[in-house]
Amino acid sequence: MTPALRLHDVSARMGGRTVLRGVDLDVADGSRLGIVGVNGAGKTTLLRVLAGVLRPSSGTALIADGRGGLIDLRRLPNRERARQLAYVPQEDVTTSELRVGEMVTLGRVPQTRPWARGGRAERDLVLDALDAVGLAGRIDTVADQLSGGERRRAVLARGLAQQCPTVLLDEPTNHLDVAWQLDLLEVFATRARTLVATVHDLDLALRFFDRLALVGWRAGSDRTSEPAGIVAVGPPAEVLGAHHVETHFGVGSVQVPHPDLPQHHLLIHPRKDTSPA
Ligand SMILES: Nc1ncnc2c1ncn2[C@@H]1O[C@H](COP(=O)(O)OP(=O)(O)OP(=O)(O)O)[C@@H](O)[C@H]1O
Repeated sequence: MTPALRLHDVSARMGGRTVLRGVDLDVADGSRLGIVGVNGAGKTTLLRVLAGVLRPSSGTALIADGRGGLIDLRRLPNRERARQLAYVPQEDVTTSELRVGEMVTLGRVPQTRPWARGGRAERDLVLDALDAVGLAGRIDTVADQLSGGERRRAVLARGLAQQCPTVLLDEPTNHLDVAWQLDLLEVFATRARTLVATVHDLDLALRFFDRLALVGWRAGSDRTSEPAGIVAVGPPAEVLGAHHVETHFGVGSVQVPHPDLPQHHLLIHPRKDTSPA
């Protein structure tokens, strides 16, 4: 089956430095892919390449063309790309003076003809997206007056309003309380066909995604040397096996079954060699 997104031998540079090197990745159509790794490993860079926001310095980023083939993301005009995939970055500083409703309406721009906006249907869609993130009552609030978590939810609502089959979220759970962390990921998983998100919460990553891509450094190299890009990709329970977690996150871990629910949780603890005697 044609993947929703594919990276072929992709390298990417940030600030004059190669951050990703030789990355191959298929994001299966209809799947939930989580991207994990320590600070600075290259998760955001990987997501931006997948979203077509950052051009690879070499290699190709491809997206399904809807006819069983793949097309180079660089060949898609921006508006068409924004109809296919929604990308919600980690921080959004551009919309703070807009009202929440106006900010979410920006998500509709790629989906509507020029000068054909502002109708009843559009308002209903915006309200629906705000309702999904618990902010329907704040449609007229200036975005600046929202709390950090509310603002994050409003930015995510803009991504929902874009109504794209593929959604890429950079640390969507940042600033959110525990209930919203779970709820919002479920909202996106229900509404989007294919979901890719970076997350720091490894327990959430273990439970929520179909597959994980672990971004890190090659075994034996230090963090100032060659980047590795994706060092493991597969089922969450494998990618977050104790050996990988210790090697790439520097902590001990164990996966334990929930006493009542059919799911496993990841418990994190200091590495054995650093535990108090
Ligand atoms: N605008 C920039 N200019 C220069 N270097 C950058 C820039 N953005 C990121 N980098 C560097 O690229 C590398 C990868 O950054 P990236 O943001 O992809 O990491 P990350 O895994 O998402 O980190 P975090 O978990 O802290 O968000 C880091 O070493 C970072 O310092």
